[in-house]
Amino acid sequence: MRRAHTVETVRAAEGALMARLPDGALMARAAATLAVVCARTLPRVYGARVVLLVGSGDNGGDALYAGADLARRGARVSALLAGSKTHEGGLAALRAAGGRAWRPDEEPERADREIGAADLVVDGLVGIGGRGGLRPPHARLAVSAREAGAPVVAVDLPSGVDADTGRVEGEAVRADTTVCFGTGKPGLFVDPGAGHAGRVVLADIGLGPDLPEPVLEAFDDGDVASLLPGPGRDDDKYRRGVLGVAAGSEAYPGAAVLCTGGALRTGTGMVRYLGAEPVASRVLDRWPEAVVGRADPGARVAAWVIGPGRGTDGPAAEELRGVFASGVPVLADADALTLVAREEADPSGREAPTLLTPHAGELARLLGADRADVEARRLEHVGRAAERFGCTVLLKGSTTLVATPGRPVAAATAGTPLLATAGSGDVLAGIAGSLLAAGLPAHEAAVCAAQVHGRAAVEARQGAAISATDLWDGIPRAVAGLGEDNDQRRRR
Ligand SMILES: NC(=O)C1=CN([C@@H]2O[C@H](COP(=O)(O)OP(=O)(O)OC[C@H]3O[C@@H](n4cnc5c(N)ncnc54)[C@H](OP(=O)(O)O)[C@@H]3O)[C@@H](O)[C@H]2O)[C@@H](O)CC1
Ligand SMILES: [K+]
Repeated sequence: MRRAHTVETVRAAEGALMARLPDGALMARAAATLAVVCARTLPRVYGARVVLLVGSGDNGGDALYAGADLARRGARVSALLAGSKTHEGGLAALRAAGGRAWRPDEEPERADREIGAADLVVDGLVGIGGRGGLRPPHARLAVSAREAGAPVVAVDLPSGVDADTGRVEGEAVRADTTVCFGTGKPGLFVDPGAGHAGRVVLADIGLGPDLPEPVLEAFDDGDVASLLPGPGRDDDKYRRGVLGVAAGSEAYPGAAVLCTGGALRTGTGMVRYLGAEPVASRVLDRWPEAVVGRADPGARVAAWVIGPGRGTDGPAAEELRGVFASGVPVLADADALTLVAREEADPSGREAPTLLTPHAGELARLLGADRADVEARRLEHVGRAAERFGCTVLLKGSTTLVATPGRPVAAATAGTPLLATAGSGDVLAGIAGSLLAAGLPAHEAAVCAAQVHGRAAVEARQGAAISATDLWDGIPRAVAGLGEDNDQRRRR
């Protein structure tokens, strides 16, 4: 699992380590790894046209030293010096290696042309010292890099992305690869920043022993594979967990069918669907293995999913209060979240695991915040909701975040725009509910479900557009494929 730390903690760890090392040693380590990644990005280093975008600080210094390395190997390296000053040692090293350097603010069109003709663009405009939206000429360079066809390697983080929050104000570099030093930065795993980072490569520069607990952990397939409960030899349906599903209504019967399917395909022992007769019949028609009955918050189940398509009227509120009063894990989604936001039911006193699964709009309502603020500062808001309700909160989005009081926030890395389709959240609720019923703690159930959900969307139709019912077929394939590494996956 990849860990991420705030700028403040990175600076403290860097200070402690630098005190024990000769001057320039850390930057030399950083630049050496950066040069290796850049070289691998090029079909051939000799003769390749490499453009370095260089800002005022050490981020630009890293780019210059890596550029010098590539120039010594025969690349034609040009540094565009955009900052108010330039890292002197890095610039001298580049020039000594035969690289050129000039100021793009004096000849912006020439800069656009050079970037357009590059085989590789290295973004060293700003790193963890960046503040606010990119200023000119940095902003213009970020746009030309995006419009150029060449791959972009970002140094430490894509310039214009806020390291701590993932916030992007105005223009930002869009990288194919980000080489980040010492530890991940939260903004690489939280949207909108995550969408700018491309593949994240961690360069170990020896910061580890000086770093405290991370603020964020990014889970990938392998991490999730090791957490998922597989069926054991001695399992029976009760041991694998009976999930109570209180979803769907006469107005929205589909939610019941989608959620039940999500749970069954994840491998839940049994789904007990509890709801009105016409809806229960629809569930049985599609899933004859489900057991159905009338709504009953006292039903004997190992965990509950409640809310999708259920309605927000008086009986729905009463049912939610009854389910919250049970001593078993509960996942509350959709209409159940509306009822919580209206203070008609409150999960905060529960002792059993509780998982809320809002999208940004629902989270805004739960916190009385503005939706745009939630979208811009997802990490902060998901953490705030977890504290406010004293439980685990999964914030849906192209990168899904999971917060639990007292733990680092988890990011699931398998998000995909394919999931932006009606009913996809109902299937997610079924997947996560199934994992809760199998005994996973809420935090792990949530992050595993998000990762499986993302993979299922891609597996379902080999990356083509899906509708929510396609996810059912994708889930078992996603679970089976989680243990494979990326190379195996690509070969398939
Ligand atoms: N930590 C580690 O362990 C290691 C760190 N290392 C590296 O150091 C990097 C951090 O270096 P850093 O502190 O010099 O800051 P950095 O981001 O290069 O530049 C900040 C300068 O940019 C400017 N500027 C700011 N905002 C701006 C904006 N919106 N738009 C335009 N310009 C803006 C502003 O300067 P100004 O132009 O205003 O004078 C400011 O002073 C780090 O990311 C990593 O790459 C590795 O070498 C070794 C190990
Ligand atoms: K950068």
